[in-house]
Amino acid sequence: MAIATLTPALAAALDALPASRLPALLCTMPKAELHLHIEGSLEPELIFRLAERNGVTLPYASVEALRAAYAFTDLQSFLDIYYAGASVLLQEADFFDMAWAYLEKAAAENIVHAELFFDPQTHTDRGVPIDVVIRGLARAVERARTELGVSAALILCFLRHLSEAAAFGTLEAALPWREHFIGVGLDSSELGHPPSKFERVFARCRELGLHVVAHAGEEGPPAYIHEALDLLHSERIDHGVRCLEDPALVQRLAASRMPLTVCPLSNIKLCVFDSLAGHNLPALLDAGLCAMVNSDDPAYFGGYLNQNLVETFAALPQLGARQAWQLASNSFEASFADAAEKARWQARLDTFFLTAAA
Ligand code: HPA
Ligand SMILES: [Zn+2]
Repeated sequence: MAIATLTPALAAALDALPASRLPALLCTMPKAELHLHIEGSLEPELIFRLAERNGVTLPYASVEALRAAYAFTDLQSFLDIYYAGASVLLQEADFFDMAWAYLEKAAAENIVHAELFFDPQTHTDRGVPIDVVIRGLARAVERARTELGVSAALILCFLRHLSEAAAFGTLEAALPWREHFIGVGLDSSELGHPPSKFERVFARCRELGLHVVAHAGEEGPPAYIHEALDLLHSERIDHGVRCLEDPALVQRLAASRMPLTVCPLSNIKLCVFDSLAGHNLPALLDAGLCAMVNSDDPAYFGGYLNQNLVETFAALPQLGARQAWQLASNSFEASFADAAEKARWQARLDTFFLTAAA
C-alpha cells in the first residue's frame, strides 16, 4: 500500500509549480537515499589523503590522474577501480571519515534518511578486521543522528562474485555487531552470479530478522529479478531497470509496490542507457512502480543525489513536480524506517510542496 495520498489540494499545488522552479525544489525537498555504496562515496581527494595517512602507494600520480581513469564501459570496468580505491581504507578512523563525509553531504542535500550499503569482504579480504569496518561506519551513523539530524542505517552487502560459503563466513563474523546493521544486500558483478547462488545465506539472514535487498536487473535479465523475489524474498530490488522487458514482471512489481532503487547517473556511466534522455524512469513511474532516485556510487558517477535528480529532470521534460513528489514519497515508503517516522517525513514533504506553491 502506498503511504502517500495525492489529495486534490496537493495535486493543484504541484500542477501550479512552474518547471523553472523544479531544480531548486528537487534539491530542497526532503527525501531518503536507499541505494548508496559507502565505498562509492570515497572522493579522489579523500583517497589520496588516506593513502598518505596510511603509507599506501597508489598507482596514480595525482587526484586528476585518478579521476581521469573514471571512464567505464560496463559494471566490471567500474568495479575494478572501485575496489582499488577502497584499498586505502585500513583503520577505523578511515571508515568513519568516509561515512561522515557522505552524511554531511546528505544533510546538505536535505536527505532526511539514508540507508548505506557497505562491502565488508572488500576489506576483510585485505586483512582489515570486520569490527574495524563496522565500528568506524556505525560511529558516523550515530553521530549523524545527533549532530546532523540525519537518520541513517547500514546494510551489509555480500559480494556476489565470491562464493555463498564466503558470504556465510562474513555473516558469522559480523553477527557480534548485529545491532549496527539493519539488513543485507547483494552487489558486485551481476552477470553470471544470479540471486539463486545466495538462496541459503539469505534464508539464514531472514531467520535472523535482517531486512534483505538485492541488486538485480541492472545488467542482468528480468529472470534475475524473479529470482531475487522468489528465492531471496528481497524486499527491494536495487536498480531493476530491466524489468520493463517483462510485462508480467512489471505487473507483479506494481501490484506488490516492490521498490526499485533507480540510479540514473550510474546507469549512464556504466552504459546501461546511452543517455539520460533515453532513461526509462518516466516509464517506470507511469507503470505505477515504487521507484525513486539514488546516487549508487556518487564519487565515481559524477554526482550525489540532488545532481541525479536535477540532471534527470532536465533531460526528461515529462518529469515535473508531480513526479518529484512521487519519487520522494516512494523513497520514504520504501525505506526500512518505522511507520510513524515515514508518516512524519511524508507530512513534511506534503507541507513542503503546499508551501512552495502558496
Ligand atoms: O552499481 C553497482 N552494482 C553492483 N555492485 C556495485 N557495487 C558498487 N556499486 C555497484
Ligand atoms: Zn549499487
